[in-house]
Amino acid sequence: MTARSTVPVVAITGPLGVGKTSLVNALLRTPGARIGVVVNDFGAVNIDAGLVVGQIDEAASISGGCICCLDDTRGLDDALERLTDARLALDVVLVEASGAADPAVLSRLIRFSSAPRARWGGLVEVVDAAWFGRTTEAQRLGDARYRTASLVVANKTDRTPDADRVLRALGDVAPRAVVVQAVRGAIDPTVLFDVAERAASDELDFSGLTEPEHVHHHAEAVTRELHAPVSADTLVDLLDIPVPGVARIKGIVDVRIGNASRPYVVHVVTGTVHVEPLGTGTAARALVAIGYGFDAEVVRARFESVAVDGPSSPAGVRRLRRLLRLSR
Ligand SMILES: Nc1nc2c(ncn2[C@@H]2O[C@H](COP(=O)(O)OP(=O)(O)OP(=O)(O)O)[C@@H](O)[C@H]2O)c(=O)[nH]1
Repeated sequence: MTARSTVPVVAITGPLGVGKTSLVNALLRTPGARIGVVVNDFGAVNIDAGLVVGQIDEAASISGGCICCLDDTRGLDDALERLTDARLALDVVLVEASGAADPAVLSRLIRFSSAPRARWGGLVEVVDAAWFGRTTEAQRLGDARYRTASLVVANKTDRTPDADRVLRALGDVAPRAVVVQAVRGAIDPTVLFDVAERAASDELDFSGLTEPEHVHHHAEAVTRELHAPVSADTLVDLLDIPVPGVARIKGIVDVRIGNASRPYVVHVVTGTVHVEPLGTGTAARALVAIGYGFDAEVVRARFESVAVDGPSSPAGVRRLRRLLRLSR
């Protein structure tokens, strides 16, 4: 089988909330490109799949756990087999991992996938440039995840005064990778397509696949499906008051405002709250919390307090509008 009769499959990894979905959405807006996406989210409801919008040609969703921890890899194999079918004529398939995924395990799953037309297209590691700028050199150099990357996207450069220094430091820890900067995942798509082409012709480098020190920390998730609009008051309380150990909250919620309700996307990433109106689509309404070693009962109780169809007070609506303003 020649390279032309295969489709590159690119893994998109990075810690919780760094901007992987934003990158996928930015790439999906590339005019003329036919892109398939496999979205793996950690919660029982795949929030990210609901947020992947734009000119999506083909999508598959794997939820219920981190892709690299699932006992059965058939979900990924089946998705890749379907998306690499010649009739779809896709240029590339992106696999957006959950923030808890181990890049080494994910790249192994793709490289050794049973899908006959799937070929390895490289690993894109997304980094929060503001966070990276604050880490020590020892921490950065000790992080094996950069070593296997073909492309490193230093995202959120709007949140650091010194993007150039971050790019240089990333070049040191990811010597094999192309390093680019981005805001909201907006990169030059040709960089991604070049990387995907080159990965196919590269000699396989297994160094990052067998890292002895590569310990996978298992994240936990609590999901609460929402079947009715919620009050702005309890929603903003949830977003504003942190729960120890919860690194990430994301959700798609309808908020009751007067007699109507409006849909919003909410994010909390290490204390930063982001709220925006939901675009088009019929994404499932749910809240998901992800983290390490948190008290699941506390999170469930917090989610239950939100999942009540109650009115929003004028103060609650004002607090929600303030978050919307700050998120612009
Ligand atoms: N300021 C700023 N915020 C960003 C940028 N990119 C993404 N965000 C915000 O960061 C939050 C997380 O973005 P996502 O794209 O969902 O991140 P993710 O890596 O897919 O998240 P997980 O799948 O949960 O790991 C959202 O609130 C985004 O609006 C950026 O370049 N600058």
